[in-house]
Amino acid sequence: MQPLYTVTQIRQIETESARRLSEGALMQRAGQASANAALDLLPFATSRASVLVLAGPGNNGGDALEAAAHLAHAGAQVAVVYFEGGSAPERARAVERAHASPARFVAEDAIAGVEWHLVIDGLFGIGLTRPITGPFAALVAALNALTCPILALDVPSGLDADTGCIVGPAGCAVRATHTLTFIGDKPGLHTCDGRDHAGTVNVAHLDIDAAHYPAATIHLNGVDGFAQAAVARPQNSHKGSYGIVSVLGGAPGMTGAPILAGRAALHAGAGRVFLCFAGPALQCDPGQPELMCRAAHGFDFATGVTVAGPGLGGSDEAAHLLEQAIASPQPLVVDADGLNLVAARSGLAARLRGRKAATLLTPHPLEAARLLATSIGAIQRDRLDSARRLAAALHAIVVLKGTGTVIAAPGGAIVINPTGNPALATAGTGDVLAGLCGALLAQGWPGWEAALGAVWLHGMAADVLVADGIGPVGLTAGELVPAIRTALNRLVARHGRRA
Ligand SMILES: NC(=O)C1=CN([C@@H]2O[C@H](COP(=O)(O)OP(=O)(O)OC[C@H]3O[C@@H](n4cnc5c(N)ncnc54)[C@H](O)[C@@H]3O)[C@@H](O)[C@H]2O)[C@@H](O)CC1
Ligand SMILES: Nc1ncnc2c1ncn2[C@@H]1O[C@H](COP(=O)(O)OP(=O)(O)O)[C@@H](O)[C@H]1O
Ligand SMILES: [K+]
Repeated sequence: MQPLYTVTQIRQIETESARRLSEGALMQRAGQASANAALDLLPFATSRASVLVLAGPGNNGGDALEAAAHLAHAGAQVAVVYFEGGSAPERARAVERAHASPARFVAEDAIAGVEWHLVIDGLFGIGLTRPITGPFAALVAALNALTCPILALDVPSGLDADTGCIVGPAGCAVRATHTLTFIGDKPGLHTCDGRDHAGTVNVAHLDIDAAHYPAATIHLNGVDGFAQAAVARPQNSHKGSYGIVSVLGGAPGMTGAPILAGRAALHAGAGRVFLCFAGPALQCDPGQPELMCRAAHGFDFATGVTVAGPGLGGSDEAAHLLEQAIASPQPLVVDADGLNLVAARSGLAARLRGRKAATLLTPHPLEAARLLATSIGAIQRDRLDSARRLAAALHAIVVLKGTGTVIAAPGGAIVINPTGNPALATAGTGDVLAGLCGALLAQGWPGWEAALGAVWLHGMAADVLVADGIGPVGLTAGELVPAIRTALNRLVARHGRRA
């Protein structure tokens, strides 16, 4: 999995490696890499391309000036909007090089009325310390109104590279189509506002020796993080080989949620799936008669994996049933109303913390806010920290949903998921995810791999459907289910080890 580094870590890597390099080497490498990335984005002969370069007051501006000089020497029509600022010697040399090149230095008002083929955003990088306001904000608004590609250097200006939030209050950020990020990839490019502002992310390592990189605790989710848990099915196997998933939910009037979770569990390979209704039990699901419908009252949750919460409601009876599911020595997924019950009743949280088997919690930001007794805004201001705190507090693997889903382990490991898209912003997709988690656990996947695999497959299924025109508008949660089955079968065919 691709490592992600915090700003503090990047600064340390930069300091350590710079000690062993000639002064300014990193900025020159960053500038060269930026110019190469820019050339790749130009639509036709370099000499006919109009490139606008914004060079801010810090070293991010230095990178942009280096790039401007390279592009101008390569023959592009380069205009630089330049801001006086920092006195770093390498930046001063970048200013000289840009002045000595054919690039033109222009005033901000020269941006209007030109058909730019590419904009390079070197206004601010990881040194942004306060919200972008005033004339800089007007400039960001002007850039965001352009239709040409925008290449952000290191970080889209205005975005917090650690959290993925626009630095606020009342700040703004460049909406880039591409980001070339330096030294290492950064979490904020992949979650919260990050995906909308960074566009396609590439990393320029600037030839820094691997020895200068610390062990990463944050990664981008990828197949290598969980594929080792996939097992090819032996011929000599039967339904008992693939586990049981019991979905606990379905308070009166809320039968759809457990049905979606159960159908997902079935299509993701669970050997047997029970729907356990807290309210009046359905006789069967006529659309999916393979699901076995039971009353939750009196059901033995110790026989398999439980997915507790879809449409469970908040009654005392629901809490009692959840307590029984938590007491099971088998793996457990808690979602939706299950999480709301844990937030509302401290006794349930204490029991959850005491569990020995794998426990996965799948909150969306509001459910996470309830669990941490805070607001959605506070959760979203630092999604990584919120997920990490929840995992530590409840001794469970936490899947904090939403764009750039954050998966956190109680030990502190964090993974951000890159698959998925806004087609998933529709009712019931969370129930499908919970069922998928349950199915992987029932087939013997360890908790951490099950969480990573489920979130990745769920997002990938949505990405494939959107590529086929089924979404982003109007995808239904039920349509995800067969697409997840296909994605999982491809994964098993490619990576499944022999049992
Ligand atoms: N120092 C080095 O050797 C290297 C630096 N690199 C580049 O340097 C960047 C970091 O450089 P800096 O630390 O100089 O920081 P930045 O260039 O990101 O920005 C800092 C400057 O912006 C000003 N500033 C911050 N917030 C502002 C706001 N809201 N409104 C107006 N001004 C504001 C600060 O006073 C300072 O002058 C990285 O993102 C990367 O692009 C890379 O080239 C790698 C090598
Ligand atoms: N804009 C988005 N981009 C990517 N994934 C999204 C987006 N919106 C929602 N999702 C995903 O869709 C699912 C929604 O889950 P949830 O909010 O619990 O829905 P429900 O309760 O209706 O089932 C989560 O997996 C979430 O990460
Ligand atoms: K930038």
